[in-house]
Amino acid sequence: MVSKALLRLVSAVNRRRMKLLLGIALLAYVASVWGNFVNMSFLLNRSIQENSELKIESRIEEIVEPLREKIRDLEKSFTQKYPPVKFLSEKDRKRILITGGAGFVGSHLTDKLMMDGHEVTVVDNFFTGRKRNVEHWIGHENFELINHDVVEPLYIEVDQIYHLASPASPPNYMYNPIKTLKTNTIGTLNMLGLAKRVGARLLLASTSEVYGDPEVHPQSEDYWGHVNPIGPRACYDEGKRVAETMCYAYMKQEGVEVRVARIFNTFGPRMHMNDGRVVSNFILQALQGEPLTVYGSGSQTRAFQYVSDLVNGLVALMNSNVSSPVNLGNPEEHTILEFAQLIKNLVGSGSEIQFLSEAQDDPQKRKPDIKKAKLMLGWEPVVPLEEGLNKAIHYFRKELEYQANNQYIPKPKPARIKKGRTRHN
Ligand SMILES: O=c1ccn([C@@H]2O[C@H](COP(=O)(O)OP(=O)(O)O[C@H]3OC[C@@H](O)[C@H](O)[C@H]3O)[C@@H](O)[C@H]2O)c(=O)[nH]1
Repeated sequence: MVSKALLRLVSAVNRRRMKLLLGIALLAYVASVWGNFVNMSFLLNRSIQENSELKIESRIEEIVEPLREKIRDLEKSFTQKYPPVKFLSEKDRKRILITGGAGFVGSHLTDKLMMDGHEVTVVDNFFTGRKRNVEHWIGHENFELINHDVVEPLYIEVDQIYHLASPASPPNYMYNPIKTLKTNTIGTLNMLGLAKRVGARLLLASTSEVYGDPEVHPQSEDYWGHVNPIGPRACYDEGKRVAETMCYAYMKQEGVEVRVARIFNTFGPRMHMNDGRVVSNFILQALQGEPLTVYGSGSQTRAFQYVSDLVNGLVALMNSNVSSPVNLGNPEEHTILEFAQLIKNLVGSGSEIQFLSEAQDDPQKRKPDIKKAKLMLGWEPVVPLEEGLNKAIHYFRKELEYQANNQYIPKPKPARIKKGRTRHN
């Protein structure tokens, strides 16, 4: 009996203990499940957060990358790579003014003098010159660009002046003959005044047009010319003739050092699309499949030099001791019709050749005698005609593409003055 009661008591105690133990186990289980749940939701939250952070980061990256690229481009343009420039000592470095320095010839001369290590100031009124021609120098410490018309006086300190400012193509200089006259007379007077004041040497860009429609062939520097003083070309021809007269008056009376280059027909890259001279007209016409416009019979002759030859001649003349006029040109002479055929072939164009009426007072023959330049400057042209023409064709092809992208294609300007027709501006 006693033992039964004892057993009952023990099992009752065990049952309670068991219940207690079960209760504790249940609590522990619930706690662990809860813990896991909290842990999991923490991890889940974290991964959601990380995921959305990643998405935001990649979105930001997408927006920022093009901006970074733009900044890199801007940095590149600030630390612009200029064409290589020689170092010149203070003694050898000259302060050089180029009037008309943003024009066709002027901009090539700018390139040469900059690369030689000089300080170059370009003055241009942008009538026929363009900023694009010299934009690769803008910001360079040796370079300065001034928008100025030489008809107004200019006060700067320089050692040499290359006076090129003047429209040079017949349609351009005939466009406003009075302005052409003022540029070549008052403009030259102003530049000679500046040369006198600062003791600079001045080189005048004169022209083969001072020989007019020549009766002597080829033309040497001692030929006085055959110019119609009241014809449509007179504003340029006579303007340059009086500019030469002014140079020698300043030399004799005031002791100004002058150099006079008589420049014959020149061509090359950076001629304006609207220039109107024969080489640019023919190339543009051939490239666009339009008729090549020959004025008159095409039997009139010209001799064309490539622009780099001219630039070398100008620099050689400036730094020589030759103060009398010097012809700079390439003596290889062709008829205009031959030029038309040559350009057509080089372009590979199927354009027709169209004969139009003859231009008034058009010189019938022109070819430089360059014995003087050879002897006194050791200069002669070295670029063969076809090589130069191919470079010019390449340039105009690119220009046409550039214009097409900008949706504007100017047509070559008609460069003719009909015989006997007066022109009003
Ligand atoms: O489309 C054209 C343009 C011109 N021509 C002819 O080609 C010849 C050359 O004419 P350009 O207009 O190129 O040049 P020009 O020789 O008349 O004048 C030039 O002379 C020397 C420089 O000083 C000047 O750059 C410029 O005045 C001329 O006989 C002209 O009538 C054409 O047959 N077709």
